[in-house]
Amino acid sequence: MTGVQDRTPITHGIDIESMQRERAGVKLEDETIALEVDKLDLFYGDKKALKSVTMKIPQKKVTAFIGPSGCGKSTLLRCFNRMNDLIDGCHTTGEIRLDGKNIYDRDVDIAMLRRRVGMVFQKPNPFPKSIYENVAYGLRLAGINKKRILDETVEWALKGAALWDEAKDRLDDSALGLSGGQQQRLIIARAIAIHPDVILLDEPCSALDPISTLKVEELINELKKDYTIVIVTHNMQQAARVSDYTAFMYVGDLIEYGSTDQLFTKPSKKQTEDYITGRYG
Ligand SMILES: Nc1ncnc2c1ncn2[C@@H]1O[C@H](COP(=O)(O)OP(=O)(O)OP(=O)(O)O)[C@@H](O)[C@H]1O
Repeated sequence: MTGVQDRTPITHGIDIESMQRERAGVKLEDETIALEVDKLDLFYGDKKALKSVTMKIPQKKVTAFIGPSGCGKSTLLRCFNRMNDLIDGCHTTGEIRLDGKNIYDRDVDIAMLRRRVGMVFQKPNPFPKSIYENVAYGLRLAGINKKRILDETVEWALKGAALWDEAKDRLDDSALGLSGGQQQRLIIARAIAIHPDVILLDEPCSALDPISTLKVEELINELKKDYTIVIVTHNMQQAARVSDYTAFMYVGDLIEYGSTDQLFTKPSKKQTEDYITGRYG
């Protein structure tokens, strides 16, 4: 049993001091809100995987979802661009509002929603096309075929994804020839090329080596200047390094949600404390 007195220091190798200096005093109440989740339940058939989740995702900040395997992190992430709609027998109740509009309303254009809310998966999934065509893909889909616009956007997106220097001399080469870390940055370039508002990252570094992971983390830090980022990660150090806000989930419940500094240093729930100190999970 752990009490407040015998609490193990929660460090996990995280440089808490510099983390706190950088993000001192962030407060959800002061943020502009990008996405508002309101009493969201999600069922896979009869099984309830999300239980009345209510939370606000701040604009142009990084929000991380952590929690043990199967707690519903990816399920919740996938709700933000209705990827779960593709799963048979899956249904939701409650609302998710993007700029005040419930994305589950009948009149929502899902293709448009997915342009505004882009997604990057665990395993990089480039198309078997050139680097250039991978980035230009979403633009072409949107009917943009002017070479000058495509060239400019591809360059801009690759720069934004910190891949331009490595890719500029091989734009016509197959994207499949890039390393895993480069491929993941290419996928991020593909996502930002269509100017989304929100980028969802589902374990974006789990297939990457430590150096590529660091590059993607640095990139996330840059991207939050322009985009709202939501990231699912198993790695608590990563959540502590890259996120401003952290949500801890457990078996479909949102247990605790607040500033990353507060959650990792002074969790208010014992369940959160047990998880971040490695007592279960
Ligand atoms: N397509 C599906 N059909 C049925 N059940 C599913 C489906 N996807 C997920 N689940 C169930 O929903 C629950 C939440 O799963 P989810 O993948 O969201 O958890 P997670 O926290 O992201 O887990 P992990 O960290 O292992 O990826 C689990 O019990 C899982 O088995």
